[in-house]
Amino acid sequence: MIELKHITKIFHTQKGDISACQDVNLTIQDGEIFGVIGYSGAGKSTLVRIINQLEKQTSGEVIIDGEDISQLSGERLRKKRTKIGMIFQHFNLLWSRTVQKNIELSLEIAGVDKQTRQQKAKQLIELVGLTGRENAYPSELSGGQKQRVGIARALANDPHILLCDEATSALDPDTTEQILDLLIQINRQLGITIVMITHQMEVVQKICHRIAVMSEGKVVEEASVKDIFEHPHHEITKRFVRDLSSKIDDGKLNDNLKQIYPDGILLRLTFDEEISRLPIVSKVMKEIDLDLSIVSGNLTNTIDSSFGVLIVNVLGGDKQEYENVIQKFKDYQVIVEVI
Ligand SMILES: Nc1ncnc2c1ncn2[C@@H]1O[C@H](COP(=O)(O)OP(=O)(O)OP(=O)(O)O)[C@@H](O)[C@H]1O
Repeated sequence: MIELKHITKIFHTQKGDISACQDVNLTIQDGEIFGVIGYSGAGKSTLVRIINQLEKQTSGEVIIDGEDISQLSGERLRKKRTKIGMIFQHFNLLWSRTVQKNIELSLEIAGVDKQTRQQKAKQLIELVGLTGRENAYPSELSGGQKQRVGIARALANDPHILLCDEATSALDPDTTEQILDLLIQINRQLGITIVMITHQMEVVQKICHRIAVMSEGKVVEEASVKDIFEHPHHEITKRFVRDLSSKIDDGKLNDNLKQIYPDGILLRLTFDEEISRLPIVSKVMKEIDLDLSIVSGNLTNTIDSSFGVLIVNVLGGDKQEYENVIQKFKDYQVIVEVI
């Protein structure tokens, strides 16, 4: 378990003090894939670097498996760090070393003998899907393959925790999907806790169990991915959710929708997986004799659930009838928003 308690980080610069993290409190459970999302400058990278003590916090505690690692130094800190792997946006590979040799590097540093190193590297190459590319140099690999090397290298010392700092930000959407699938496989197969730092909502939606949203050094919201999507509270979180649900939820587009559908009311219905299988729309419309047209809809899959958003235009009623429609949807546990 990773416990961050009252973490504050102040950078003292010539232009003044920068508060990169302000009283951050987070608990990340073993085996969890935990996302930290925020826009540029929110303090995500600083926070993740504090977890493995690449960066020292100004105050607060970093407790990993019950031990305050900010109190450790020298050999004890180095040993603890070997159990925390890290991957980076730009891979940080050694260009003069082959795939195999890049993966073996941390084992070499740890003084592991040649045969064990080669055996371990072989297993990891297989795990990340690079069999056959052992002797290639980083310059001969695609971005996705480079990140696979980065992942294999990060796993060489059998870490309990894998920190991913914008690990897919330099990759195209298809490659991002493949790397995220690999991280899910690693989490399930090896039981490794994964902390994902990202500014991409599609990343946390696909892979994370829970997320924290950061803004200006603070955690402004923390919840399961499903809750974040269904009930975003903070304005920043709403922006992230809107960005992903993209066009149909965009404020301007909502205004456009009202122009396109000037009559009746426009409703945004959010429903979870179970409800999506029930014929709720037809039931509600049978109970109330009004017309309904579907404007748009989508279903979003998270790692452990799904939820849907449907925008409908209800027509031909008066104020009271529209209120009845809204109430009936709510009675079926649908979240209703009038656009
Ligand atoms: N070594 C440093 N010295 C001075 N200021 C720093 C340093 N590292 C980060 N900062 C500042 O701390 C704040 C948080 O930066 P951080 O890199 O943690 O944010 P981020 O959310 O990861 O953003 P990005 O994705 O752009 O890196 C920013 O204002 C940044 O300029």
